[in-house]
Amino acid sequence: MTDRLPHEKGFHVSWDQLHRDARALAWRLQGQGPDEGAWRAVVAITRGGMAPAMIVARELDIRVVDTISVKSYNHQTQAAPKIIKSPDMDVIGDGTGVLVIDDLVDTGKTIEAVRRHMPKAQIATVYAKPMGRPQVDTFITEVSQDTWIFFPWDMALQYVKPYRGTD
Ligand SMILES: O=P(O)(O)OC[C@H]1O[C@H](OP(=O)(O)OP(=O)(O)O)[C@H](O)[C@@H]1O
Ligand code: HPA
Ligand SMILES: [Mg+2]
Repeated sequence: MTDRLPHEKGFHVSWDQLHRDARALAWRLQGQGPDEGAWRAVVAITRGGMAPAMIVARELDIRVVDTISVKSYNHQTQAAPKIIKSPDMDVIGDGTGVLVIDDLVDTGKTIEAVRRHMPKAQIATVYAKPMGRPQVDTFITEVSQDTWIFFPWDMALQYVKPYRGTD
């Protein structure tokens, strides 16, 4: 196990921002598939890849959507990645024409495991850190390695006290 704390910086992503960035990812992937530009399926890396994968599948009109589940983190601590649920390999095959989507690549360990499973798939993430960047084929925004990305599903709006209080 690797202790990944502390992260110097935080990058907070709102639902709006995630929607924009996932759409930008879809835009970048559009027309790049092997069948006259089309992709035949989307595989989301659960759980973080599910919202971006849904947005990409919607934008690119892909109706075949499956999941792969890789468990490697417990909060901010990383263990060896393990595939605990595989997509339907009769549909996915070696991954040709398949888009694999995740929210981010950090060390690249998760994607390394996924690529072994589907060597011909196109792997795309919305965000990327430098260490994992060589593992992905396409991404939208890079953040530094010492930044922890906070996703909207992990956050809640909170009251903030004004600078100049009355109490
Ligand atoms: O590049 P890596 O260092 O392997 O890290 C990236 C992975 O870590 C997070 O998932 P996590 O395993 O926390 O599971 P979750 O998506 O279910 O939250 C994130 O969603 C990526 O899938
Ligand atoms: O920066 C991160 N944010 C959320 N989950 C993660 N899993 C690995 N790195 C991160
Ligand atoms: Mg994940």
